[in-house]
Amino acid sequence: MKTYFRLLTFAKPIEKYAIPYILVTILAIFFNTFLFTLLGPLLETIFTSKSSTISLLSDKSTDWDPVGKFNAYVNYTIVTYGKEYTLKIVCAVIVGCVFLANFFRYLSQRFMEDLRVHTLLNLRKAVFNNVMDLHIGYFSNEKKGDIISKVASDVQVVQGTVTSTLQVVFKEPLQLIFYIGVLLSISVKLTLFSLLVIPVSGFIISKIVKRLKQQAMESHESFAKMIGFLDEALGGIRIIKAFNATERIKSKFHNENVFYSNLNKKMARRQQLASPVSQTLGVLVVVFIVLYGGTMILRAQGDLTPSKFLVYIAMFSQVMQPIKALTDSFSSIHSGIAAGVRVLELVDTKPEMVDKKDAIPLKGFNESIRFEHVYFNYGDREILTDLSFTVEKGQTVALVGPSGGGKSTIIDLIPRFHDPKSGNIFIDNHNLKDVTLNSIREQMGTVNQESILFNDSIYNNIIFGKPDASRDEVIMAAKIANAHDFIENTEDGYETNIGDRGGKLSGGQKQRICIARAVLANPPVMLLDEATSALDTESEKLVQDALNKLMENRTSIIIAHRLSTIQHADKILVIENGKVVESGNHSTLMNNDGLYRRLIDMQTFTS
Ligand SMILES: Nc1ncnc2c1ncn2[C@@H]1O[C@H](COP(=O)(O)OP(=O)(O)OP(=O)(O)O)[C@@H](O)[C@H]1O
Repeated sequence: MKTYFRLLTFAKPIEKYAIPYILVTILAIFFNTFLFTLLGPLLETIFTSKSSTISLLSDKSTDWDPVGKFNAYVNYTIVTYGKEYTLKIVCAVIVGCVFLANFFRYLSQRFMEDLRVHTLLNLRKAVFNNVMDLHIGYFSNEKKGDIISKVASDVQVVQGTVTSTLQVVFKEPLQLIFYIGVLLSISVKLTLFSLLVIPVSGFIISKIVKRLKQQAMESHESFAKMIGFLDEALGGIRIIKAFNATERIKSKFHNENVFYSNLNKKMARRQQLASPVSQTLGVLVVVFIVLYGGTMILRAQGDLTPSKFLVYIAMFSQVMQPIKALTDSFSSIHSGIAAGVRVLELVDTKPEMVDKKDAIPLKGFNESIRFEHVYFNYGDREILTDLSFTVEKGQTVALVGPSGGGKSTIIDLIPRFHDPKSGNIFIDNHNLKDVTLNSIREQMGTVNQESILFNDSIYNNIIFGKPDASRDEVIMAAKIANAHDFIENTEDGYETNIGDRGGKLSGGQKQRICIARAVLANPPVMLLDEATSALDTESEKLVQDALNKLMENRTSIIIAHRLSTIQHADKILVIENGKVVESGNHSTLMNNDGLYRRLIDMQTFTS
């Protein structure tokens, strides 16, 4: 229930939709109920033989009783103008009622639809915004498929059940109260007895749907797994095919698919059981009413006339509608609540990296970036140990060392993707934790080892670095990045779509687009994870040249895999097992005859 109300907070301002909804719903229900009570006068008009015997409900005509008033009016018209004329009047009123009941019902559905769409919009926005604000570390721990299915599918399930339950919760009890009011006015005894069906069927149904909640949770998790498989399979389709693993992947997906389908089958069976149970109970009660009421009429006991009795049965058959709607929605709400729990879990995940209350914005970069006794862990594993170094403004500092030593982790700490476990990082003598995240990241540009591009045009991928740049600036950046010529040769030039993750471009082309993006952003600090080793000689030369231009007149921290490219770096830090084991420029390190020299010798030997 808590989850349900929490989900409803996304409907704010709910009163904007709920108040008009309730008003028109009351009107729709009033006309709908009135319609059934008109059956009485209609039957009386047609079937009673003498005008004088007409005695319908006229005695109940008080100021607050429109039905009674109408019946009194019918009696009066029959006596004054005759039956045929009265029949026409009653039929005209029926048509009017049908029209009004449906008109208000239509309006109520419109208001409810607005509320539903509005809630869904807010919920989806809240989930997506929160996901975007989460820290990088969250994404390496959580499965991507799970996040996608929460945003895409679970939110939809919430709409399908939670908001439609809202409609049921507002409308059906109200309708039920109106019907029961009229039923009570016809026969208190019959009504009290027949209404016993509500708690009885409620009890049976609650037993049936008890297990649904857990099954619904399992079902959403299973769906998320399938989305995860799909995402991975699409991303890795080349490798899957190259390793002839298609059948293995198919069967992995199939197993999950079967599990999911079976679970849904079981859930649907349970859900569907609720409706026949309540309907059967309802029919049993109607049979009882026919037996009991019919006997009363046959024996001429009480004041139940045949026409009143028919109205009663017609009305009672309608009582089952709201009861059925209520039981249906209570049996399906579990799925919505389970989906809601998953969605809220994501909304409630707090980003670990947030600005301090009194964080100040960093105004430019003027002096240095300094690591002081920095330690960093992934879980329990220490990755960086007592790391201290300084990068002065304008310097090019290279990080080299064996794979897994912690170079990328060091680079990730600078834009504050992670915080150190202990120790501090300073930028211009401000602790990174004391300045705003946005202002830190404004000072930095990144070119990654794997070129991260979006499925969009080349132009839009470059301008991502500076959304307000002019076309000339974009072209200039592409020229500096040695990308302009190849872009001009593509089918649509700068408007060419580069496919998913830039799949339609070569590795070198992708890198040059990434470099152009960074050039355009023109930040004072550049963080580079060099990946030229994967390129052929010519492409590598173009990329290397573009990188050199990118680093010109800038402070750069570069992870170098090709050691030949960093011989002119101002400082080289050799990182092994999370520690700086050597530092200095190329010639000092060569003279040291340590790890750097060995790495250089190894690369020279290999090449
Ligand atoms: N998200 C993560 N969760 C747990 N461990 C991680 C995570 N990312 C990296 N590691 C571990 O941290 C260590 C350092 O990784 P890092 O990527 O910083 O090394 P690197 O020196 O950049 O390696 P390479 O040169 O191969 O890119 C590795 O042992 C790696 O297994």
